[in-house]
Amino acid sequence: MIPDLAALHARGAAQQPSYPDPAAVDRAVARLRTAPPLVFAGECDDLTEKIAAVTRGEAFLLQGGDCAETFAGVTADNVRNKLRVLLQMAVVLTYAASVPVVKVGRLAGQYAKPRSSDDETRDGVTLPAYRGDAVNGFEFTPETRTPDPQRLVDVYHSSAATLNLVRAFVTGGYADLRQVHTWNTDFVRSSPIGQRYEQLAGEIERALTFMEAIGADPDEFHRVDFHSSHEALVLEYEHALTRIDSRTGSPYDVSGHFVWIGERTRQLDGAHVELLRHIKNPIGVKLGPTTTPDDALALASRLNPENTPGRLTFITRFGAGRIRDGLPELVEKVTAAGVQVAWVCDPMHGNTFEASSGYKTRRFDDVIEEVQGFFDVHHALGTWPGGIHVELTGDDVTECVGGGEELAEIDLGNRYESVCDPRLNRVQSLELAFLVAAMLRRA
Ligand SMILES: O=C[C@H](O)[C@H](O)COP(=O)(O)O
Ligand SMILES: C=C(OP(=O)(O)O)C(=O)O
Ligand SMILES: [Mn+2]
Repeated sequence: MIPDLAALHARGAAQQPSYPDPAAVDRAVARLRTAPPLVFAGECDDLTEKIAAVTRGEAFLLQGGDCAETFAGVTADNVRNKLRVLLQMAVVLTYAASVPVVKVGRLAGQYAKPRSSDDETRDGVTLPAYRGDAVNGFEFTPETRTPDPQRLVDVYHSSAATLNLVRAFVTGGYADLRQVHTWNTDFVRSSPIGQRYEQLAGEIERALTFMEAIGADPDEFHRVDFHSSHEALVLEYEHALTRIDSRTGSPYDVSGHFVWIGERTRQLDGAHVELLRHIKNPIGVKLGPTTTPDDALALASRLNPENTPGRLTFITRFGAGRIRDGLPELVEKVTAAGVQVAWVCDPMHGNTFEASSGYKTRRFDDVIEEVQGFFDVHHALGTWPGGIHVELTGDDVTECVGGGEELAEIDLGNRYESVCDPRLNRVQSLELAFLVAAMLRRA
């Protein structure tokens, strides 16, 4: 039922590490095959149901987190900060637009990166490109850049630690809606957008007090649903964590609730489509500007032959300059064919450029313009703009330019911490949430 690993590799899988020691790969895979699941099949089914509501136009998906998580980043502060900004964004979207928000983190598994180039040259020295902590280390030395399969086992443990903390936060009181004010801390609170949030939090508090006064159960506000997601990239890892669910006899990839196929690995006959078509999790596919309507239709019929709502999400990432021209035909033809899909906008990956200082960056205005284009196209076609997929962090980093703080290219070096793509910082993320909430109200 599940294709074997060798058969997947025989398809010429794209973007895979070249491991120097096959025996070490076998040992890591064997270890992973015996490891307990990180998520349960029933939780994946719950998320499918929630994304089905997105597909029907009854909910909005907020998916966000680092471009690349790192092992060193698995600290209580870092995980809490990411969760906090996502909770703040979700509250803004839910309250300001009166739409249920499905919350999915790009976390607890987002450790493997596809790259444009196999190697990197610095000062005349060429080494393998950094492919995420799942594969090799960021440090520019031959030892660190050599792919090491033991890192896949480290991904498992880092994901388990992250997910454990996230589960504790979202069920243990931290995410209680009555805490809306306390999420607005430190540098954000004093920013104009933090002040705006403060006002909204005040309104929410009054509404909650009112509901309690009329007899609503305060436990209803105590916990939130939160799900994990990552790009299913390294076949050894995703295959080893694909298990048969004892309740249903169906295979699930238990490395995360939601997994997606990247723009560089979505070949119809490729290994990633082949593996993911066999699992029952809700899944996504990134669609870049070269995607034809026929490509999208073929992917939908291969990945979701029963056309189950919630199973498939198309995450478009066209770029601000191309979305208004490119997206309409895709949405029109997919819709006309009766395909059940949630449409989600990734306004990051089509908008990356290199600043003169050499830093990879993105303009906040391009991010907003792509989301606005996405909303406008869906509005014109009468389809539902189902969500956003963003690279962000809960910290005060300087990786994307623009936004209310008017970060300039000259500021990028102040606090550039991403090991791959530039992320929105916490203030920029909150600004995005308010702007998207306004777009949603109009939608
Ligand atoms: O996160 C996405 C990709 O891994 C990333 O954009 C690739 O970046 P590169 O073009 O620097 O390889
Ligand atoms: C690699 C990524 O995106 P894409 O596949 O869309 O380039 C990503 O989401 O980090
Ligand atoms: Mn990225």
